[in-house]
Amino acid sequence: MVAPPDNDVLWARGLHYSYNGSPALTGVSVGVREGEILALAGPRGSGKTTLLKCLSGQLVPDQGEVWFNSAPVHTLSRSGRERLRRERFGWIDSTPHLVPELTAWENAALPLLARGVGHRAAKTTAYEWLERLDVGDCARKRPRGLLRAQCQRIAVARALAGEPTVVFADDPAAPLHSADRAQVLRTLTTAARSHNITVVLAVLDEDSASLADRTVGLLDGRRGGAIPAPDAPEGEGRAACSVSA
Ligand SMILES: Nc1ncnc2c1ncn2[C@@H]1O[C@H](COP(=O)(O)OP(=O)(O)OP(=O)(O)O)[C@@H](O)[C@H]1O
Repeated sequence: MVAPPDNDVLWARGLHYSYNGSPALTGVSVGVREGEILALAGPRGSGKTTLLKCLSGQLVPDQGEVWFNSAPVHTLSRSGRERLRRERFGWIDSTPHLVPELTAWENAALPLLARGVGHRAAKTTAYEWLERLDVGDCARKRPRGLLRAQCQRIAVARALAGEPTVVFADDPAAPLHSADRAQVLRTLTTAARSHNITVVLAVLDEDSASLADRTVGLLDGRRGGAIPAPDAPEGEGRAACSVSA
């Protein structure tokens, strides 16, 4: 095994993954620097979700290596990978998947409670994140009484509340109208930047990738070449970061 570059918080080399013999990733390599917002852009079926799952330890690649903070993930036991996901990673899906029986703040507090944070502290933090994401007034409501855009903001709050090192976001704005979509993505990236949280964001189109620092294209399970992100306003974008091809 070759150790990854020191300044990459996540680093993957030569990832291959197949579902029952059908290839989804065929030799993808990528590095993500600390605090970077990296977009993975590609059409449906290009392998974005599979790559996010390999990077976050949900799937173990058939071949290749995944490293987090200079430690291998692909050789960890299932419980080691689950602990890593619980303690260091956040996940946002394209649909919110909130627990219907719980209120918004209870949903947002789940990662903290799962980590053993006390009820009162978890509640305070969950409320703070719901406020930051403009859904503070929903804190005591259950998901069935809320709009989809509100639920997705609560899911974003849940992913960020534990201040993870990396948030993986799988097309988090997909089910929303264009105005809500832009707002949810902007809220996610702004909150992540202000807390130095690294984000790996899967998106279908370049527009949704425009808030990222760098965009990597995927096509048919391979790197489809880097897609330059449009110039971000001052203070929003960051310098381009290293990519291992
Ligand atoms: N659970 C699964 N079982 C079998 N094949 C799968 C499974 N999940 C994904 N695939 C296949 O693997 C390939 C990559 O899928 P993946 O979901 O990673 O792509 P994607 O770019 O995230 O697509 P989308 O934007 O539609 O989510 C596709 O051909 C898909 O049909």
